[in-house]
Amino acid sequence: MRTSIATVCLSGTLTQKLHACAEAGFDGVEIFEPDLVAAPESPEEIAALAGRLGLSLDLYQPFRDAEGVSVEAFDAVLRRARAKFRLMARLGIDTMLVCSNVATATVDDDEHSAAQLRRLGEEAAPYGVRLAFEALAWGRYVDDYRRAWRIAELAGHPGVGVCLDSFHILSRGHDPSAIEAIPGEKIFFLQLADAPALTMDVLSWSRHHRLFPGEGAFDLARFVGHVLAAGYGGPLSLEVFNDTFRQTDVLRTAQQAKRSLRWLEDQVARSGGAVSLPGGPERLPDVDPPRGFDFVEVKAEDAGEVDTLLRQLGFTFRGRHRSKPVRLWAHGPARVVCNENLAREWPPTLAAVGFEVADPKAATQRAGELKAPPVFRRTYAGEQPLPAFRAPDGTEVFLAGEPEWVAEFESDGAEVPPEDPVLTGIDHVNLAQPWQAFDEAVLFYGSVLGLRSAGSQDVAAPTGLVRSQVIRSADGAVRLALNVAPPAYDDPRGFPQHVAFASSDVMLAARAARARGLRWLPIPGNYYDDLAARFDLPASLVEEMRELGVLYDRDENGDFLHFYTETAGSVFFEVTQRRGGYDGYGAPNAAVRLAAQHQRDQRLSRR
Ligand SMILES: O=C(O)c1ccc(O)c(O)c1
Ligand SMILES: [Mg+2]
Repeated sequence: MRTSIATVCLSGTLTQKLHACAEAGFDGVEIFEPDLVAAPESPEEIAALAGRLGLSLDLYQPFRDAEGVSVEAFDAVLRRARAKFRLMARLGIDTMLVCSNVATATVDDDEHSAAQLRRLGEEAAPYGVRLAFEALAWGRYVDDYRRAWRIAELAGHPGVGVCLDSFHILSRGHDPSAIEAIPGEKIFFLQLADAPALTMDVLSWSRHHRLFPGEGAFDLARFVGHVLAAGYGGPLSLEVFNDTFRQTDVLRTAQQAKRSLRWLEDQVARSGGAVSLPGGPERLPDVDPPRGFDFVEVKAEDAGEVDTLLRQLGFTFRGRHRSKPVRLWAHGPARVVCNENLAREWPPTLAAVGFEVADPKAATQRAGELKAPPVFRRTYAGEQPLPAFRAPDGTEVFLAGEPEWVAEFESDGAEVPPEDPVLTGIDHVNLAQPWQAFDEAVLFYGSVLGLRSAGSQDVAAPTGLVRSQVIRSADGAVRLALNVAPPAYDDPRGFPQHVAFASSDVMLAARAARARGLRWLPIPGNYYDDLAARFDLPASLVEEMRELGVLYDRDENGDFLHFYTETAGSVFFEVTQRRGGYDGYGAPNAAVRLAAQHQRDQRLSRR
């Protein structure tokens, strides 16, 4: 479908925004008035640049406080409007967004507002301009799209219709199904924004926290389905006011925005019936979410400390790669690769995650259509080519079918894996997110891998609050925890990241690791006193957990035991055991873990 984006979504000057929108592949833009007013270029120069870039100028916005005003005040509205119609003619824009009155309305009457919109429509017609009336969620009298449509209909002018903005409708909890009662040709424009579920003043929510589709909590596929069912044939346009996106790299944000619309189009195509129209929404290649983790890769100039931790956890050394300084460790189906290739001055860092997918070709094609940036890795004859993409947080994401690549690792004295491995796989991977990449990462992992957001939590760390968002497959085979590093970490990749292994018996795993000399993360005694108070656990079990540094949590379904290793570089490991359908991640323990890691960092820096 045709795509458009409001210039207010992006950082930079108006010309920088236009270049970025064109490069990201948008068909058009909405010109946000303050961007034009502040631009040194004339309207003709802006129109010419857009033309050269192949961008259409789809909307001029916003025209404020136009209706519901007193008869005396309306003269000034008309004067202001004529000036803008002349400007729009110079820009070559034929649709103006008129938002419902916030500041100057004194007459709460549909007929009165309709008459003023009709008059504006008559004034606009000679300029070839039509008016799209939008109900702002905080409009003085008009704050509901159904009322905005009633007024536009009463205006009875061919140049007066409505603009539907998903934020204003869904933030207020208004039922979007009545959109289907509006004739499609009277929906002059469609603006899309997602948003996180927040309980706050709706104006602040709108001006600071909107998100691109797929990054928040709104059901936009259903929303767009209603708009298409009404017969709307215009572009899908993004209007996202967001404090982060206004300061991040303009091209990268535009590309993220375009990905969000491609994902949404696919969601609409999958959920809608009445949308098999030519030029209607198109599906992405079908892929199931990954069926599990293939491997996790730690990159380091010297991964020796990681080798030691893995051996102490019971991993078996499976060999060196034929052509690269890369080592493979395995325990049951859990595989960790230590990569010292091209890793000069890298402290141990979680650099890549491999996912096992049923159809690597389709998954790769889907990632390509979502414009996931490919990562180049040289493969030699006889090696399994593994397609990879770079996630917004820098992590390399590999998509593979059967792990044939394991055969590329060779070992002379083959180590024998344990008969009855105590680790049963990778439970989850925790990836640190730079604050400005977080929303983009939710969209990336969600759209490229087909994962869904689950609970989000704020965890208190000594260095700041850590926002933690889980994104996972429905069956739980793949779980990623995205943690936003506090700003104190200049290099967010230095914020601890970890791989959590699943175990059939954490106590056994802890005792065995301890016997092999594992340095585990010490947990304070206060934690165990609190645990004994909160849960009715046998005293002997609490004592054993205290001795082994094992933590505990419980939900409606079951309980959870886990422990952490010391950190090497920015990487540490966790061993977890879910019992009886426990579905969380030990969130109440995360603050204790972060404080313990901080204590350790301080001890190290004092040495
Ligand atoms: O926040 C605002 O004022 C504003 C302006 C124009 C819009 O289209 C909108 O949805 C909000
Ligand atoms: Mg809007």
